[in-house]
Amino acid sequence: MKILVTELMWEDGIDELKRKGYTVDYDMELSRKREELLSLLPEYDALIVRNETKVDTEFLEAAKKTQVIGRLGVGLDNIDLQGARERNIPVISARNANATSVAEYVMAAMLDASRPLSDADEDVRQGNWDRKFFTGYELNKRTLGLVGMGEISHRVAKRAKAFGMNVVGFDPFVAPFDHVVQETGIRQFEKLEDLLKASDFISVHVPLTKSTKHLINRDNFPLMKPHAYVINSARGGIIHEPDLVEAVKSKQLAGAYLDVLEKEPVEKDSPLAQVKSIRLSPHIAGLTIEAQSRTAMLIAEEVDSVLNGSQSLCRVN
Ligand SMILES: NC(=O)c1ccc[n+]([C@@H]2O[C@H](COP(=O)([O-])OP(=O)(O)OC[C@H]3O[C@@H](n4cnc5c(N)ncnc54)[C@H](O)[C@@H]3O)[C@@H](O)[C@H]2O)c1
Ligand SMILES: O=C(O)[C@H](O)CS(=O)(=O)O
Repeated sequence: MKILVTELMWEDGIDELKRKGYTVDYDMELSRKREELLSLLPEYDALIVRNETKVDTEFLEAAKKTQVIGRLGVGLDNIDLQGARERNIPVISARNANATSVAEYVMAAMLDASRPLSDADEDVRQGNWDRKFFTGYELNKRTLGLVGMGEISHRVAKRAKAFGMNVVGFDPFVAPFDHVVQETGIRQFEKLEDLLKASDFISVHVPLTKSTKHLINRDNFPLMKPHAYVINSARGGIIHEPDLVEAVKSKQLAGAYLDVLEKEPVEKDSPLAQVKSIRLSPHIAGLTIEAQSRTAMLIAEEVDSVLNGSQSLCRVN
């Protein structure tokens, strides 16, 4: 049977599929060559994608032989789940495989804000020795607000607590007896506004859906503390970017760490890139060698289970 991989997949997952006897065609740039991709789809029994491949009606129509779609990650906003279900194509996600890595990225962002070592290094190399300017602050006793209280927030909360932070959360779909609340002692707010007012750092961990699109916008930046930072490692489009730029410029908050953008890669003359305290990274929060290996192996095993007729544990539709 034939499997097509359209984006970055760690080698061990590909090797595992080959070891099981599949023919694997791998082109990590294929998601950017739409016409070629569409023409190839009818040949394949399984398709493995990441976040850039648009799995829409046109894609699903072309995938005539496809029995399963593997998603090398968690966010599903690029996939028409219902369309796949209607065509009886299970979609498999790598749930939790990169959650620890994203949690560590959030800690890195907060530490970068409180102890800006790279900036200090740059300054020292320019011949300066400004100890007062680079005086940091402690994360201990600061408040971290988590928007969304799912698997990533769970891991962020545990790490932030170990730093002595107060952790608060907002998630209308999580009950007080949920394991995330029970295991971490997150104080849960009923209103997003209350979380924004209370937090020194606000970290976003919700999926991109109709209800979360532009959830953070010009109406709620004024509620934030002037020294607060917003961290978005979830999806571009959850924070309204032009509003964020205005809010940072007018000092309604101190800055932001954005790992994900509404349009990726960042546009050359994007206003986001003009503001120094908006720190950008190229969608790497979940990209560590451990997470990529786990993700690839999980998807390889799950895609194989569907193709060989056994039960899949990670089906999302
Ligand atoms: N940057 C990266 O590399 C990277 C890596 C992994 C995941 N992600 C993104 O992070 C997102 C979250 O991942 P997760 O594993 O924590 O997902 P999850 O499903 O475990 O948690 C998401 C939480 O958001 C909550 N939620 C949904 N709508 C909400 C709303 N309107 N207000 C408040 N809460 C709401 C849900 O109830 C759920 O508890 C993913 O959907 C993905 O887009 C990014
Ligand atoms: O949704 C995810 O898991 C992340 O955003 C990483 S990736 O899979 O989209 O690259």
